[in-house]
Amino acid sequence: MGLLVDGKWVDQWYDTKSSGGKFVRSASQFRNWITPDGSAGLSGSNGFKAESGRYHLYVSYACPWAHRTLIFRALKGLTDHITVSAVHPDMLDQGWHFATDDQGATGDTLYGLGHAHSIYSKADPTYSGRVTVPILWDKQRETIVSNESAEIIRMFNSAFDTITGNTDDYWPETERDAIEEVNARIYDTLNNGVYKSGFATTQAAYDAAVHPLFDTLDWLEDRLSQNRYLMGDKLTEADWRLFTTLIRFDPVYHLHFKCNRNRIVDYPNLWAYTRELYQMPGVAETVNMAHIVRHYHYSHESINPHRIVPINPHLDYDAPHGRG
Ligand SMILES: N[C@@H](CCC(=O)N[C@@H](CS)C(=O)NCC(=O)O)C(=O)O
Repeated sequence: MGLLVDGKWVDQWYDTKSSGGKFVRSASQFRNWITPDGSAGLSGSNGFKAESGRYHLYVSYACPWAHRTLIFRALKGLTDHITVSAVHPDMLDQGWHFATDDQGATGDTLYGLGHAHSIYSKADPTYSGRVTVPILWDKQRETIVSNESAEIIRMFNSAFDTITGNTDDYWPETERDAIEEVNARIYDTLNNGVYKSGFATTQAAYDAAVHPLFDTLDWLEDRLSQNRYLMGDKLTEADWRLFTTLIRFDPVYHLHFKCNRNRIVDYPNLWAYTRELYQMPGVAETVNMAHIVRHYHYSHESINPHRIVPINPHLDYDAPHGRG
């Protein structure tokens, strides 16, 4: 694993020394928005009009951030309008790569490139920073629109509505402040909290991450005992952002990232809620459990130096959820 420096690949693991053993996630750098008419969005420049067939997603099925974008592509009827390439689950010294010798790994179906870092240097030959997925690519301008999943799902939520006729709204205007508040806690302590626990290189950094993580799961269990979804009766982006962490928790985070006070199956409401979301139309097809389990255990040499991929608990995501 590594990063690009002035367009050149440098093999280097996360630097936790300068932050007292803490894992600090860097900010995404491509921040343009697709809009219905191509005008500028909340950040970045204009010129990215919603058009069928123009955009492409590079994803990893293992990655919870990329997973959000696949879910929104499915929920919003965008599968015929936005194409996808999926990387190989193993992220090794050259970062994400496009080998096809694993079921579900498609290769780079646009350019036949070998590595995701080549997509970044194609967009910007002087790019410096991490090479992350998801990448939302514009085939027309041959550049990256966005590499920030939180913003990509908001574009997908509405920019293509006149093309698809799908007006389902997971980011309703009147709920935005309330959604933001819930997202902030879940992002910091849970979506990113599992990484902060798992990648911590001091006991203090681990302790500082893992306790707030379980406080949040306890809080969510209580909230979901009184509400069907996080914001009440209406399913919103907050639920989908939570879902991609919940579905990885028992098979990966519990053991690999040492988040082992409880499992999701130990929480009746969280576990039933995870199954309900999994069973919504189009969602199960976005979950590739083999890539999820393989990626983390095989790729993170500093945590799992022998790259042994453990047997998995059997979890029945199709069991009746009984909610509602
Ligand atoms: N802020 C980004 C984070 C994406 C991200 O960190 N993806 C991980 C995979 S789960 C990645 O590609 N990591 C490679 C690296 O950090 O070098 C987003 O949400 O889109």
